[in-house]
Amino acid sequence: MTITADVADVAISIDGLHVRRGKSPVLHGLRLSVPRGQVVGLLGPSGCGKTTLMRSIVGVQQIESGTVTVLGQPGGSAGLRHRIGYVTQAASVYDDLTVRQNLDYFRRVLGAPAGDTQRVLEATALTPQAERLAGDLSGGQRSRVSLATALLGSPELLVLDEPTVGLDPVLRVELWGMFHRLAASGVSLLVSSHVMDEATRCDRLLLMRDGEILFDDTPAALLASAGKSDAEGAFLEVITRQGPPTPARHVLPRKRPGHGARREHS
Ligand SMILES: Nc1ncnc2c1ncn2[C@@H]1O[C@H](COP(=O)(O)OP(=O)(O)OP(=O)(O)O)[C@@H](O)[C@H]1O
Repeated sequence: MTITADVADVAISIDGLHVRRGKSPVLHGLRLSVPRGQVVGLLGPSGCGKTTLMRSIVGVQQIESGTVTVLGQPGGSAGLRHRIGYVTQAASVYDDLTVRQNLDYFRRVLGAPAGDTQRVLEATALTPQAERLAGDLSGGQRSRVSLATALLGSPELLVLDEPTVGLDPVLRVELWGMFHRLAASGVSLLVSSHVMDEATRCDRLLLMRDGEILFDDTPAALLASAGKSDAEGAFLEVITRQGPPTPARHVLPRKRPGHGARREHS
């Protein structure tokens, strides 16, 4: 495969990524690749480093060392700002504005076309709530407003941190359907979850534990390699085979001054 083809096919490429949060090493020389136009699940137990990895990808996390390449550019580049949609775990909406006003506000900030507000309202099934104050919505509805803001401007890459937490099963299924429609239109999605049954909804899986990627392949390959019929059992099997974390991964990497310094919003 040529380098040009690599850049065209790969949404995120990470090599040797070391990150500390506070005084603790969190990511330990992580390496991964996320293909374009697919829904890639990032799954792992609470505290394993999923959010830290996502923050490194969108460029709001100071990294110790390693390279992060996103849509062919160094992670955190100014040129990536309008090409990535990032949804954090905490819904980022103004409670004293209606859903439509929230979306219109963020649409103007982004310079996205006027029709975008209605487009994302429909994509997230929020049209019935469009004139309601965001502060009066349920947790799941507020999360969807946050997701809708991330869809404004039609970003090429969506990084979604646990977007289905707090949603009822019907809504979760609808959202996964939307993720796949977006992927079919060429958008790349990285979606984190610690709900293992969501693993089988992804085109590809990254299983993470203790700051390392344990598995990177399709859900079918995970079940086959672990010899299990369910994703949770397969994940536990992968962890068992891996054994306990090695002491070496807790040794701080040597800092390389000036390499990949980014803003830290801890
Ligand atoms: N601001 C911070 N300062 C210091 N340590 C932090 C900070 N934020 C997170 N950590 C630590 O970094 C590690 C990874 O946290 P992270 O939020 O990336 O995990 P996660 O897999 O996303 O967890 P969850 O599924 O619960 O959201 C944890 O041990 C956490 O305690």
